[in-house]
Amino acid sequence: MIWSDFHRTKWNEATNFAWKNFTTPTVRRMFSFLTVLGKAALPRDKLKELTGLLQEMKTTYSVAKICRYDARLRRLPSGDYDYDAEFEADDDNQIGCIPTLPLEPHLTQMMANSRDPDELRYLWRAWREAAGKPIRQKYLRFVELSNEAARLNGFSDAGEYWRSDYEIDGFREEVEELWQKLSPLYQQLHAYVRAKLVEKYGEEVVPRRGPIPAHLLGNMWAQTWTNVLDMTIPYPGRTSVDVTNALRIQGYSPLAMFRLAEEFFTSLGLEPMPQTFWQRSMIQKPTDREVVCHASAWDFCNGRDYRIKQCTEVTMEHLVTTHHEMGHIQYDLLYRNQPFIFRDGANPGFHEAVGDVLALSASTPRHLQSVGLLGNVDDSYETDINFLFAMALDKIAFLPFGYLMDQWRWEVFSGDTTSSNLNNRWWELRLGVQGVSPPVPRTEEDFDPGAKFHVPANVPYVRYFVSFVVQFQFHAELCKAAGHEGPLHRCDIYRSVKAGRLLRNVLSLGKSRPWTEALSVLTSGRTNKLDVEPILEYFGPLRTWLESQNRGELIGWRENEAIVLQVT
Ligand SMILES: CC(=O)N[C@@H](CC(=O)O)C(=O)NC[C@H](CC1(C(=O)N[C@@H](Cc2ccc(O)cc2)C(=O)O)CCCC1)C(=O)O
Ligand SMILES: [Zn+2]
Repeated sequence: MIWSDFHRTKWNEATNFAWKNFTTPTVRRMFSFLTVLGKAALPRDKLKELTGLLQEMKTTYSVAKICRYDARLRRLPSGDYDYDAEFEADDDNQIGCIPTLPLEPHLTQMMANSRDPDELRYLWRAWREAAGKPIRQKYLRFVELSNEAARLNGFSDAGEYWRSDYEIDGFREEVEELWQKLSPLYQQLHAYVRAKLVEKYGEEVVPRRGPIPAHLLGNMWAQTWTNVLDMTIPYPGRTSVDVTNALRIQGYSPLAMFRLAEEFFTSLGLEPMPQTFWQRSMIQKPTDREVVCHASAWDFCNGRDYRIKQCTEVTMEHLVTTHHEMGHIQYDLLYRNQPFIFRDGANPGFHEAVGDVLALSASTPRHLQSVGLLGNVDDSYETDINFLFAMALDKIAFLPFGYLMDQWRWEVFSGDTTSSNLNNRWWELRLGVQGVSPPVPRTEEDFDPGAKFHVPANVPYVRYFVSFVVQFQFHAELCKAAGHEGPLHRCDIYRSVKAGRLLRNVLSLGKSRPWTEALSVLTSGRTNKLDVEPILEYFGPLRTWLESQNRGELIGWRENEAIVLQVT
């Protein structure tokens, strides 16, 4: 009896009840979840095809490798590189190669550290050739089956099924409205970073009034820009919060990073990681076998077994990620006594926010100094701006990407985007929303969204956009509970048992109540909606600074300066 038969039997039983008329809200809520069967509603052969496609796409992504960059790449008469030479691995041009470089940690580090636009452009393109392009057809079939499953569950398409996790009508419009309020701040950051990249690479590489070429932002998808801090930091030479060197000099191991993160949680009176966590987690990339290195946190649903799988490197970015993953485990632990069906985040964005909320405190110069990772910290204006700028390269830069990933997928699921404009629509959004452009022309032979983990892995993404907004609402309320006074961006809730108690009260609810009620608990009834005020308050001083620095710059971008999108 395979799993879906068991599910189907239970589903039939559950749907037989006139549960909508039940008077007990909690029982009605349980049945509303139990009666959504998901993909198991498909006929057996289609379910098999769907899970097979998913596994094939995930495998393609996780084993994809590219060749080392070869500066001998032939140049075309135009002076451009003959990239096709790289992909004709025949021996007479000696450029052919054996693909040996995987995404983690090799390409991630090369995209972060290389300052050679030609090498970056090669890495950017080669990764999409190896990871995205090969799954284009599979993804289209996967979408068809996903929509069929969604319709069997009473939804119009898979996008509506995904959005139902947020339990409010008009969630799509709510997200759009939040982005409209945040976009001006993003455009200020975009204009400043672009000007700095023009200084570094020149106007023939970076158009002064156009979109930023996506390969120059220190990240394979240009989703966070922390790796270009060295070229863009407002006050060089003043305190910088990138403590990667200190971590290494002090001999931090991945385990020590995990212990440091755990200690922040327990300082708030929250749960320590269970014994099995330390015995069974994989916190370093193994040397003896291939693993999926994309970090993840696992709840084995028995109240005892919780694990993180992460290929931890000793860097500041990974210290933040460690807090992020441990935030998932903390949430899993806090709702472990809920009925099984309620052991989930109040909404997926809440689950993504927990670890990041603590990292907002743990990343402050004051906190880093208190744990010995930062030397003398002055309270100068310049240090404040440097800190806020570094945080903005992570949090503000990410917002348009967090927003457009599922805008694109919702449109694919609803049929607004089809195979005729699949890649083109992606670049319309990347250009229009994020102001980034492809470093080489793209066509409908390519499938660039497929080169981002969450698309082949079919993991929804708007949760991260929601998290980046709501984590500042959490931060503001916890800082209030901790008795913090002064600017929000200087708050560190470390060791505040009051803040910990408030967080525990909100997270222990799991999914037993709608997330709007959880927000009411968080804010003592002040609001039950997503609100951009806290994030705008946090970055207020930086916004003023950026607006003064950007005087004379074009804010925004002229799309005709992007590489002309080629449609085959
Ligand atoms: C069994 C299971 O799947 N469990 C879930 C958790 C759960 O549902 O309980 C899980 O482990 N998901 C993995 C995923 C990993 C990461 C990720 O994918 N991040 C996004 C977006 C982002 C970017 C910047 C940032 O600061 C925070 C997030 C990206 O990298 O694009 C990679 C490192 C960070 C988080 C995660 O932890 O969310
Ligand atoms: Zn997460």
